[in-house]
Amino acid sequence: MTKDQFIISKDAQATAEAFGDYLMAEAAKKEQFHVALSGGSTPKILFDYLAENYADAAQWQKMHFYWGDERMVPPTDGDSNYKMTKDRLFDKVPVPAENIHRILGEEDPADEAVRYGSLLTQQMNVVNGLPVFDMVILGMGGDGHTASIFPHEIELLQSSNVCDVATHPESGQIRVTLSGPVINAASEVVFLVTGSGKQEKIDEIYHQKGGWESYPASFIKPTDGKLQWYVDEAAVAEVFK
Ligand SMILES: O=C1O[C@H](COP(=O)(O)O)[C@@H](O)[C@H](O)[C@H]1O
Repeated sequence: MTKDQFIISKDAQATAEAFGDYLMAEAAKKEQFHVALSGGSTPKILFDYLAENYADAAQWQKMHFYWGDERMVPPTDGDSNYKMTKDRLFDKVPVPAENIHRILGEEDPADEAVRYGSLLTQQMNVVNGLPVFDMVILGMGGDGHTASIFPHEIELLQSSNVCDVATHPESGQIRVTLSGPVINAASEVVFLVTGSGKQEKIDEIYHQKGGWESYPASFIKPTDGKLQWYVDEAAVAEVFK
């Protein structure tokens, strides 16, 4: 990772705005744009920004939305990444319903991981057996997890599946996640990470020190694609000193 892969904004709001403008500009360049969304805190601000500032954008017609991970709960549950996106974005912008490809959180996790994996390979270009997203948006948890690849299941970074079943280490909540190889096959991966709570982990990952090798986020490096980290000043306060 190099410093020029970091786009640093003043705070979480400015980070979401900078990334939102970039996302919509990238989508405008393509005939179809397949993007995987994340859950977590920063995307909430992003979705509010897009709903307020891009409600009439032509890009919604050609954007196809997927998720990097989902909690295995019904789509009406407060924990559902899909529900958060629907409430904040899809209910407010003209995305065709057929362009929204959610992970069915109400289904059996193992069956759903297989079904979603095949859906992805039908929906987009496949290279070396892996679907190629135009962009995967990721968060990073305070423990260094990304999507739902947690430190205790770091082997999912090398999974031979497109999607896997994962378990949250504290709550035991079952998730379905993209596997590491699929994330790294994307044309572009963007981390959206804000707040001082993430500073220590970013510092360790960037300088390859401390526990960096146990953090799944350390190993997200697109094979043939671009990697960017959209962060705020608090998240990188000590990193480049
Ligand atoms: O559980 C999850 O957490 C991560 C990070 O979320 P954040 O609130 O710390 O930004 C997120 O990327 C993932 O999609 C979500 O399911």
